[in-house]
Amino acid sequence: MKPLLEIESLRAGYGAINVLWDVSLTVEAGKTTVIVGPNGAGKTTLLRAVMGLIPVEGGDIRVDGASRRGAKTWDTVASGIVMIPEGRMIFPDMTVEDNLMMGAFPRGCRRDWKRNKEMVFEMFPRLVERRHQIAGTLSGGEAQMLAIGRGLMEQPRVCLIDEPSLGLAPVVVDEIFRILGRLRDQGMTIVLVEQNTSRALKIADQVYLMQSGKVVMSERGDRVDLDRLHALYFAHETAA
Ligand SMILES: Nc1ncnc2c1ncn2[C@@H]1O[C@H](COP(=O)(O)OP(=O)(O)OP(=O)(O)O)[C@@H](O)[C@H]1O
Repeated sequence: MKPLLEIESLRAGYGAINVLWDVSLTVEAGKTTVIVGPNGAGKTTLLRAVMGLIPVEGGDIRVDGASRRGAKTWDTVASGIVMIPEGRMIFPDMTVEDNLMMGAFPRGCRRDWKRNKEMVFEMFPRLVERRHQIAGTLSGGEAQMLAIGRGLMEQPRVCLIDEPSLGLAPVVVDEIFRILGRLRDQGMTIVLVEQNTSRALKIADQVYLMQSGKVVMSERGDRVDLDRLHALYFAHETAA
């Protein structure tokens, strides 16, 4: 069976600035793939390229074995790939419920929106109490829950989640990772970019370490040698 998502020899960046050099990785259906690496390694850029938010200059992105290189973001979302971006990017002037409704549009999930909303509310009871609250007034943790919930409204096949624990208090980080673990147990395919390496490794089926726009380590989650990971992680800073 073909992997759900394959990235092969990907090259991408921002205009004249190339960031990703020959990046290859594989995302298996129902698994959690964790991408770690120091600041500026190109993790977010990789997710953006997969979503069609920046052009691909070389290599390929395949879903179920079929190339999606050059696909527009809207079509990528419609194919079942969603990104829950760093910084949440919720609509601050809309209510919690309206933010969720926006999530149901791109994949044409409007018909199922009530059912999906109840599923999100069941997962995040805190959002129920705040359903009519303006999203811009939510706490950081609640905003992250809303961002994840909005992504789930698409009934995605793959969730790309960028730095969900960024700037959150430890108790809220616990809650976010509990939810990610639950999604994983339910069979969701997750690609998680996370600075909190120790937490992310606990839910990882496969781990990729990126460094300066390249994959420098790939290992099964239960076989990661932490000393080697840390040595490679900090190699760049040490050399600098
Ligand atoms: N819009 C942009 N225009 C030009 N360069 C950019 C842009 N966005 C990011 N970059 C550069 O691309 C490189 C990779 O950035 P990226 O955000 O992908 O790294 P990252 O691994 O996600 O880092 P972090 O963990 O800090 O979020 C960095 O050198 C960054 O300055």
